[in-house]
Amino acid sequence: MFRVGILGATGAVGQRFVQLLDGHPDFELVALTASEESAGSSYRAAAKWRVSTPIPEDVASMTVTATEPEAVPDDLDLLFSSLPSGVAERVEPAFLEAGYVVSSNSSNARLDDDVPLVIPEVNPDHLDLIEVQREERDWDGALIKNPNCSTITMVPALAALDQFGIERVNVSTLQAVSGAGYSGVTSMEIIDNAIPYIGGEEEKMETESRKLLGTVGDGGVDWHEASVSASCNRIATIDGHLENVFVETDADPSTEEIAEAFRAAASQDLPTAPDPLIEVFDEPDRPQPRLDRMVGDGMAIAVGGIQQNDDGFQFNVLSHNTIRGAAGASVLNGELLADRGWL
Ligand SMILES: NC(=O)C1=CN([C@@H]2O[C@H](COP(=O)(O)OP(=O)(O)OC[C@H]3O[C@@H](n4cnc5c(N)ncnc54)[C@H](OP(=O)(O)O)[C@@H]3O)[C@@H](O)[C@H]2O)C=CC1
Ligand SMILES: N[C@@H](CC(=O)OP(=O)(O)O)C(=O)O
Repeated sequence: MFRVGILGATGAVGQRFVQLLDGHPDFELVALTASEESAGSSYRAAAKWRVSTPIPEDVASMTVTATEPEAVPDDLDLLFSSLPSGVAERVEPAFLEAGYVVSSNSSNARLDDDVPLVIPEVNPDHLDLIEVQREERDWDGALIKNPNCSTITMVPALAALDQFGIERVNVSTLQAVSGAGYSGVTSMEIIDNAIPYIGGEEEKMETESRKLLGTVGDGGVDWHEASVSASCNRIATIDGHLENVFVETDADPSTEEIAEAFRAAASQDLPTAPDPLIEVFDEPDRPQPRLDRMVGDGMAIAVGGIQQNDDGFQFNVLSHNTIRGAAGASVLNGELLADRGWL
């Protein structure tokens, strides 16, 4: 078993980590950190548990520590990070300098040249950047990031289609409120409403997707050359980001060839990797957030509505934003690190 900890364990994503790590075959959860206000309390007292499964009893009685290297055991194999990005930007480097390996969900440093931004089924080879990172920075540890939740929903589908030569992508999102955190959007703002703006989200989708689909070059990633334009919207669903994707490719695939490319998308042989990676729906009104966000235990990508249009083709795609889009993504990256011998 690998000994693991969670930075920011009491938060919305931190609680998902605790849920997903409960009974994990390879990871034993032994350290939980949060802010100074929570440090010294039991996890049960510090975390307002809001996940639908019961709080794991062994974790509930653990003591939360401050988020600093001196406060966690020095024999940890891996740390998961779900800190606010401003805090992570300041705190993660201290853990890396102290030699910890960090699989982080926070948005800071995702575009840094020497930081692997990874979806295991899409670009596992980007882990090679850890060598570059260790050469260039004063770190004995290693930092790996998972992408933004809207990006991670769309990119596995795009990766499956790149055999046709992707030239342009336009995407419009319908994002669940959990993406903004428990108190991110008030009920008065979102009930009977939709908000056509999520700060920074469009730029994240436009940049992170091109890095993920790029190839490792000399000291960094040569980003994919496709142009990507995004429009991001918040709607009144709890979990599950649904996206309408319009793609122009060099080749002109039929809808059957597109569906076959999705079905053939390779899974990974890792404990929480879904198989199949992409679930294809033939019904024209699927996928839907309430019905389909738990495909593959919340780790798979659901697609439907494949049709050709004047410029190319379009489809709808959905994933669970706090499982595949956040904690589940970091855990899967941790499993990849273990599998490739980085722990
Ligand atoms: N990809 C995705 O879909 C999503 C990503 N995220 C990202 O994940 C991260 C966490 O989000 P979320 O769980 O919603 O946030 P929360 O606010 O719910 O939790 C934040 C966590 O960080 C801790 N924390 C806050 N400030 C400090 C500090 N100064 N020092 C140490 N610890 C601190 C909190 O501890 P305490 O309880 O003591 O305050 C808590 O454990 C963010 O970067 C967010 O952007 C979030 C949601 C979805
Ligand atoms: N912005 C996303 C969630 C999020 O926090 O993304 P990121 O991991 O890029 O910070 C949403 O609101 O749905």
